[in-house]
This record gives sequence, structure tokens and C-alpha cells, in this order.
Amino acid sequence: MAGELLRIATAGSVDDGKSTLIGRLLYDSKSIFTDQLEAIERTSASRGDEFADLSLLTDGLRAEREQGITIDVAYRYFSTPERKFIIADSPGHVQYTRNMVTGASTADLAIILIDARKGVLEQTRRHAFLSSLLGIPHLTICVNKMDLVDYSQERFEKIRDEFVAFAGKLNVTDLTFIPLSALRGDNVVDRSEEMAWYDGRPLLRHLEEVYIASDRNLIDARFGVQYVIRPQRSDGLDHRAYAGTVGGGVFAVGDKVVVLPGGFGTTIEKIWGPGGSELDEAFAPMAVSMELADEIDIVRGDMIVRPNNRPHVDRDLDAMVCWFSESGRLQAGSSYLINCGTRQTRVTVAGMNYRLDVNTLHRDETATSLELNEIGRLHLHAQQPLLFDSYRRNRDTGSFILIDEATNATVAAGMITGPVAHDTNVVWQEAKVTREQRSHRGATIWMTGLSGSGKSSLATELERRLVAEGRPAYLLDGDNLRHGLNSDLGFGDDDRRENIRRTAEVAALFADSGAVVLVSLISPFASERERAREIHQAQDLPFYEVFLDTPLDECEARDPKGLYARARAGEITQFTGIDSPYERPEKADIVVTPEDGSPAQNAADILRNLGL
Ligand SMILES: Nc1ncnc2c1ncn2[C@@H]1O[C@H](COP(=O)(O)OS(=O)(=O)O)[C@@H](OP(=O)(O)O)[C@H]1O
Ligand SMILES: Nc1ncnc2c1ncn2[C@@H]1O[C@H](COP(=O)(O)OP(=O)(O)O)[C@@H](O)[C@H]1O
Repeated sequence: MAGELLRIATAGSVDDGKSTLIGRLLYDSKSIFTDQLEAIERTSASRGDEFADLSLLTDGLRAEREQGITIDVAYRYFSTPERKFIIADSPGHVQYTRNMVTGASTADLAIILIDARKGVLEQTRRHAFLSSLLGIPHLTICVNKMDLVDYSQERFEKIRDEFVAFAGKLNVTDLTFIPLSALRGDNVVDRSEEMAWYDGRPLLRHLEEVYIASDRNLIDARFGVQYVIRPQRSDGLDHRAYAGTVGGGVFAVGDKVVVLPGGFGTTIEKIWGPGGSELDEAFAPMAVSMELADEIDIVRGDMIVRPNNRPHVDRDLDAMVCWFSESGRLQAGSSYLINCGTRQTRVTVAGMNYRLDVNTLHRDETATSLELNEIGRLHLHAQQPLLFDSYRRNRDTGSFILIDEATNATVAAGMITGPVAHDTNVVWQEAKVTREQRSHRGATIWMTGLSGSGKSSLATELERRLVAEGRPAYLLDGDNLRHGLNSDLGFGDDDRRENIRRTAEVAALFADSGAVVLVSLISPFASERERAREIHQAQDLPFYEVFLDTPLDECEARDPKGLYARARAGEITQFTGIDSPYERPEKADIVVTPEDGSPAQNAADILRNLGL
């Protein structure tokens, strides 16, 4: 898309050729790289800012910058007719972790350089791990200095295979390998004549074309209130507006919203853009202000969201934290200020799960402190409730910084894994039997779709096959659970949410015990399905979402229980697809359509694909 912005993070060691590569990209692309500052200055001036606000391009770091942290990251801007680019160039030495965490946290794509002569090194693994931890959606591995290995295809493929074997352990969704020579310009901007065997795109073309629009979170509408504005109007009435940045999803005039943590419901009356223009809708990452239909007491730090899609509101959170400070270490029991979204409150490090060795991915569960550049998984307890999502789901509402109250310096950045147990008087009872000691590894396969879409048929078939092969497997069917565990729940939105939550918790218990759990639940809300995934991921349990994408008219034609007919006749209300919503999964692990054949065929395909 023309004009679209691609944020790139680069990583490599000092002499992998990173600077040469960046120089080559800028030089060969003959891009407009000289006047970027001027452009930024113009934008800043039109916004009324006094000085050039570089964070216009690298926002997300604004908080850190305000807190006076010196980040050793150089930003370079360039553009081609296809796209604008920002490269965050973090030096490959001592402060690598901190620089990457701060410089790359908003990146769409990470470039990792490998010297073709040296192959995959410890620090290649470290950078790949950090990129995956930071949730950077696209990873591009540039195997550089190909000229020094005679442009050898064999050498390139060996490095590629070695990296792929390691990346399997990471959460990387899009991986691209490009053999190049930054020095000679092979495959940087123009295709290399020396490597005719490579049929992929040169680097710049890849950067121009990599598809990023679907990486944005368009589902979870989040608007953190930064300022309350009270414009003076001639009618003398109080028109309060709430200014902030859309942190996810889309908000439109007329949308029903709730304001958290209070939970009051209202409607969006007006949306104003940066220049004071009235808008119909706003989406991430736009900075706008909103007027609401009702007068509600809203303060900085509150969050406006959709009634059916809420973030966690919790005082306890579980997070991966990277410690930045050179003067001192993070210790269990210490307190800091936390900036999470537009909220600031005090947090205490209530516990440390483990410290992670980013080189080996080894977890040290005996650790109680973090030193410079170290990463740990912590339990933080906040004085005031925080409003957050998991980082995996939303990098904006899932991240935070910690500030030392005495020095006002930013000392750490964190990525939220999820909430933790509420009652601090209830402690987790560690089991004596470890997962490794059990004879089978569990997992959850979660079937979602309209009533009649084929969830139960597929789940039953999966269960039958697994048991026939001697695997422990168990079907959790929505209809059946509603006879017992969930018999107190109806079909209102809140009850469905609770239904999904309970089912997810039970599924995780079964999966932890070593069973493959087959869940068959309409589960109409994307946010609750994602929460089910989080419950599993927090315990390192595999979770696969299977979407039975059967069109409503087909489900209605099947109508095995006659429920659609009754819903159409008005005998049943709040029926999914008729007068109750179903939010289609955007990123299901597997999508099954009626064209895919019988439940038996689908079950066999799924088990094969998942390697179960
Ligand atoms: N109002 C309404 N809406 C949707 N479904 C209804 C309703 N009333 C009863 N049923 C029957 O209940 C089954 C769905 O229950 P679930 O627990 O899967 O639903 S949900 O996840 O809580 O939305 C669903 O079963 P399936 O057809 O197997 O999906 C229906 O048979
Ligand atoms: N793959 C399929 N192709 C054709 N019909 C199917 C398929 N899967 C299920 N069905 C039929 O669709 C109807 C609804 O299936 P069911 O598994 O009960 O759906 P759900 O549990 O989603 O309500 C049943 O009559 C079933 O025989």
C-alpha cells in the first residue's frame, strides 16, 4: 500500500555488516532519505508542537524518552514510492537486550544478519528469541557476505536449515531468508546475477511488499483516556471530550461502549481528529478525542472499550520483564511506579517465576533478582487495578514500563503474559508429578462455530480416533456441560462469557493431566476465545482453534435440533446468528468449510497437521 509505514528493527553483531546493509539500502534505493527530518518538522508544526517530535514516527517510546532513559538506538528514515520505512538500528554489543526491547517493541519486521562464513551464532539465536518475545510479526534473515562463500547455494541452505530447526521452538509466524552481499549490493535492491539459484525477492522488494495490514489488532477496541477536555462553548453546556490514542480496534460514532474500570455503559456521540475535524470512525493508532452521550465521571487512566470485549481489570499480573538499569538490580519485594496504558500506579514485585537465559533459553527457577539486560518472568501486584491485555494479543495494551520512584528513571520494560490468581491468600500448590513424568502430553483443540456448523460431529470423530490410538482424549461439549458444570448459565452475553471461561479452565486442567481435550462450544466472542488460548499458553499447553466456517444458511438448512426454526418463529431469543452475534475468528489455526468433506476426513487431516 502506498505510503504505508514499515517499522524495521535490525540486529546483528558488530561486523556482520549491518551498517553496510543499511547504507546500501539507502544508497541503492535512491530514496528520499535526506529530508525526513524536515517532513517530521512539518508534521509537528502542523500539530502545533514546538519541536520536531521524532516519536511521531517511533511512538511507543515516548514514555521512555520522557523518563530520561538514553536509548542507544539510531533511527533512520527512508521511503520509496511504495512505502515509508523506519529502521531502528540497535548496536550489537553490551546493551543489546535493552536496546532491542526499547527499539524494536513497535517493529513490524526484524532483520537479523548472519555472516555466511560464520553461520548461526549464539547471538543470532538471542536476537531471534528477542524478536519472538517482542512479538515482531515478520522475521527476515539476511545471510550476508555471500560473495565470500562463492555465492554457494549449499552454504545458504545449510544456514537456513539450522536456523529453522531452532526457530521451531519460537513463536515466529513469518520467516524469510535472503542470501545477499551488502558490500557488493547482491540481492539488496537488485537481484543478484551471481545467485541465479535464488528465486525469491531482493531485500528491498521484500520490505516493500511484506503484508502487514492484517498484523494490526482490529478486533479489540481500546481507548485509554489521556486527557479530559472541557471546551468552552457558546451554549454554556458542559461538552466534555476525552483525548487519547486508539490502542486497538475501531471506534465509530454510535457505538455502544463501556468505560472501565467503572463499567458504565454509554454511546459514542462524536469523534474528533487531530486537526479538529469530525470523524465517523477512528482506529489504531490514531490520536483522537471522543464525546459520549452520557455524563460519566471519567478520569485520565480510564479506558473506553466495547461491552463484549473487555481487557483484564486486575491488580495482579504476570509478565516478562527486561531490566535496564545499570545502577542496581531488580529484586523480589521491591516497589516501582508502573506506566501501563495511560495509568500510573505503584507495583510490588510479588514473586519471580524464573530468570531466562536468552542465550540458551534455560529457565533458572531459583533466581530472585535481575541484573542489567536480564529477563525474568514476574508476578507484579499493583496498588490500583490496571487495565491490560496480554502482550501477545495487543502490544499496546499489553506492555508497560517500570520507573524508579527515587530517580524517576525508567528501569525496566515489560510484556504482560496475563493476570494471576486474585486472592493472595491462596497460593499455588505445586504438584509433585511433573508434566514430563506423565505418559502423554496434553493439548486442547477448540472447535468454534455456529450451532449446526459441525463442531460436535468433528469433535466426536477426533475423540474416537485418538482413543482408538491409545491416546487419552476427552470431549467437552457445550450442550453437555450446560447440563452440569454450567447449568446455572443462560445465553446472555455475560453468561456465555462465563461459560467459555469455565470451559477453558477445565480444558486446561485436562490438558495438563495429559489428555487431548476436544472442546465443542459456539464460543461466539473473539476476546473470550483468545482468553482461552491465554489460559493455556500461561501453562505452556498447546491450544489450537478450529473454526467450523459453515455459512448461516447452511446451518439453518441442516437445523438438526429444529432450533433455528424456533428462533425464527420467535420462540427462542438470543440465538446465535439470528439475534445474538458470532464473531468470526480472524486467525484460527485451522478453518474447516463444508467443502472440506466429512467429519471423518477432517478429523484425519487435523490430527495429521497437528502431529497428534
Ligand atoms: N439461544 C441460543 N443460542 C445458541 N445456542 C443455543 C441457544 N439456546 C439453546 N442453544 C443450544 O445450546 C448449544 C450452545 O451452547 P454453547 O455452550 O456452545 O454456547 S456458547 O458458547 O455459550 O455461546 C447449541 O448447541 P450446538 O448446536 O451444538 O452448537 C444449541 O443446541
Ligand atoms: N462435514 C460435514 N458435512 C456435512 N454435514 C455435516 C458435517 N459435519 C456435521 N454435519 C451435519 O451438520 C449437523 C450439525 O452438526 P453438529 O456436529 O451437531 O453441529 P454443532 O455441534 O456445531 O451444532 C448434523 O446434522 C451433522 O450430521
